[in-house]
Amino acid sequence: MTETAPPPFPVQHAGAHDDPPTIPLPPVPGTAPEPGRALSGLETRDVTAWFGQRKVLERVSFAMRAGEITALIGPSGCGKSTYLRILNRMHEMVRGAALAGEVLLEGEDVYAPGRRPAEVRRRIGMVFQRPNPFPAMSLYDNVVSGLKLAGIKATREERDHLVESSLRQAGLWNEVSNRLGTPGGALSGGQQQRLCIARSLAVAPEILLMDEPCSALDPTSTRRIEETIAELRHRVTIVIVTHNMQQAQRVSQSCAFFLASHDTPGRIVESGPTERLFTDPADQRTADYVNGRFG
Ligand SMILES: Nc1ncnc2c1ncn2[C@@H]1O[C@H](COP(=O)(O)OP(=O)(O)OP(=O)(O)O)[C@@H](O)[C@H]1O
Repeated sequence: MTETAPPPFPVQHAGAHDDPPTIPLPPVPGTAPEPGRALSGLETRDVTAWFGQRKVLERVSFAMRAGEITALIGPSGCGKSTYLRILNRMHEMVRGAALAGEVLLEGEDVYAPGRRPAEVRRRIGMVFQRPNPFPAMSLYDNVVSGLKLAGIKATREERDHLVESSLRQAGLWNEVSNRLGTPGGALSGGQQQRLCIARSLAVAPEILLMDEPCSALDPTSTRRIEETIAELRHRVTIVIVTHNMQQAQRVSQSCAFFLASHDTPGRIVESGPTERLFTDPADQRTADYVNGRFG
């Protein structure tokens, strides 16, 4: 526990925001950006985070480059998930959570006064550790479910197109195209996770955050998700938290190593191209971690 008190401007918890029912529409209810379209980058400046009085991250400044897959690695409890959730304003959904610093999406602070969390979360989507499709809802409705939440109106034809393109991008179309009416809960774990990816892609996010997306999956499903992630790189900027060092090496171009101790909040010890971090780390702690000597 650190002694510095949180700022007098804690992030408001969920419910404090009175979001209007709709947000501005993206240009066309379509899919994630087509290859060749400019991709967005994300940057944090001096991000410090608290849960109550406890500071869990300190002055994290880091840029996640457009069109890259960035892996966040580090031992359990060092603040990777908290950092990820700060990026799309999910941290503030925890009562007592507080935050200082800036998160810049294409240079604009997502925490600027007047910016709506729902709009930020549409542009910065998230896939969680455990696949969480709506189990009783059809595959089709699962994919389009985010549209309603985001206030995006689409015709039936547009929705049909969206469902197919999102499922194709998530690498699931060939397996489910002839049974779109079956419930989400009827799929295997790996398929459910790809359904969740398709659901996230349907609202055309610029950034996709993934919090250990394979940790609940078997090796074959993990491979399949990794292939999907690699294919998505040209359409959406991806930030992935993983405990799996091989996975970080296989999928990411850039990497950040987080570390905390019982009396020190989480910080980035070292970041850079993934290959360099794994083969020629500058910091001994990075070398120890990536070689499995702790964590
Ligand atoms: N909702 C919460 N309330 C209070 N403390 C929390 C909460 N969520 C996380 N923490 C604390 O914040 C610190 C960072 O947690 P976080 O989950 O971000 O770490 P992590 O690196 O993602 O860990 P793991 O790899 O185990 O998922 C930990 O000490 C954790 O106990």
